[in-house]
Amino acid sequence: MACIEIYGGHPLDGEVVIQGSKNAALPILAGVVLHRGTTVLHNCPRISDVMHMIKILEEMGCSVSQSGNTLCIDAKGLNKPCVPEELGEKMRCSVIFLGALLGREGRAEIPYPGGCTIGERPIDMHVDALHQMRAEIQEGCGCLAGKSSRLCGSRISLRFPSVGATENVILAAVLAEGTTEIRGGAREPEIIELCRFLNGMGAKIRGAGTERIRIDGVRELSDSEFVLMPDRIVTGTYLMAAIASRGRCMLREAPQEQMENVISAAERMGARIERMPEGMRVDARAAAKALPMLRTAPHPGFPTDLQSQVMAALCLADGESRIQESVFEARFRTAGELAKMGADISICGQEARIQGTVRLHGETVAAPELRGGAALVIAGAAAEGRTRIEGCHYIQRGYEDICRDMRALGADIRMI
Ligand SMILES: CC(=O)N[C@H]1[C@@H](OP(=O)(O)OP(=O)(O)OC[C@H]2O[C@@H](n3ccc(=O)[nH]c3=O)[C@H](O)[C@@H]2O)O[C@H](CO)[C@@H](O)[C@@H]1O
Ligand SMILES: C=C(OP(=O)(O)O)C(=O)O
Repeated sequence: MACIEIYGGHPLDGEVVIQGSKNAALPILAGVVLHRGTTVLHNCPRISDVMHMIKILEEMGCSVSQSGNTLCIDAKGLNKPCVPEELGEKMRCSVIFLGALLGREGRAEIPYPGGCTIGERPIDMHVDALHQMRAEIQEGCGCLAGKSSRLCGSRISLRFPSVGATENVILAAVLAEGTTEIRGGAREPEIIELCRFLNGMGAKIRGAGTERIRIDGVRELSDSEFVLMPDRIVTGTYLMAAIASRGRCMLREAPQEQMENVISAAERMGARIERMPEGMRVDARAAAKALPMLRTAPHPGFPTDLQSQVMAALCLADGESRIQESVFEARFRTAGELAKMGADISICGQEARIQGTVRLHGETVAAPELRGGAALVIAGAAAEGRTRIEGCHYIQRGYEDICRDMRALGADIRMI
């Protein structure tokens, strides 16, 4: 089994170009099936979740060619609207095929989605919303089977701004009869990106980025070409790595305008951030301040996908910090691994208390999930001595090559 080895304890100093966004790429890859023709996607990250989406598309009858970070997908030949169990179970985003396949074929079969264990992650809002659009969905034997003679637009109120449920409804609504209005929808930048992509193919979607999204159904879409946005969570990960190691870095192509809450937290931790047209320059040489309270929340709140990484950086801050996790109920699993490296963290329900220490020490630890793994890389780069991180396959779900990027930032790190 591959593992990551880091010799840490010195400040990072370097620059990196930020990869394309995982959480934008995945729903867009489900969205391509809505068009019986060709879609070209540029800046698509070469991560294992994207590779699994490609395999699912191929299993369904699409043809996919890849050249570097560009994908060309021809969905004309799709003839099997089913997500194979062994692929669907590997990732969360496989559930987004439900709305897209119902929209195109009027039928879909998908397994319950897998992905990282960070909470219960039910899909009741997805299913309820698609029911309201006149889909029949049967659940049982670990899978969902949906059918609909033609989906109908509807007014759908979500009790929580679920990213996935919002995406599923949008994808189902693009080719549906009439107008769909989502109230209480997610406002994440990746939702805006999905809608920009779909509108570029001929969809009629307004209001993306607000809690009220309106989709007027259209009869068909057209060929398109799209450049995916850079990943704000990967950017935030390297920002926290600079802070933990008290280093400096240039994060080229960082999507700064989508990161207000993250930049503000980094500044409160003592980092100096210069926003430039080509990216974000970070000087964290003096960064050592604790955060009295940081609460995760749906966008524009602080992203839950950066909670573990900020926790790793706060382990080395002056004083006590608190983090409240409000989105997923089981997202503090990395704390135990950080403790093996000398961190002082106590968990009480949805709140973590982190007592900053002067140093962490290298240790053999295991990534409990994707972002927890990234947090251990941050801790390893800041800790004295050698850290070995097992469970790298989790990290590869979302980071193209975290060792390559961290080396570019000045870390002594490799995959062994
Ligand atoms: C591929 C992708 O884009 N994944 C992101 C997406 O996940 P995902 O779309 O799964 O996250 P959601 O926004 O749906 O989940 C938020 C909360 O709502 C709950 N919930 C969700 C759906 C539902 O039907 N019922 C229900 O109770 C979940 O258990 C969770 O507590 O948004 C999360 C929240 O920003 C991010 O952490 C993930 O990185
Ligand atoms: C939780 C995440 O992803 P997913 O929803 O794909 O499991 C994440 O990207 O941090």
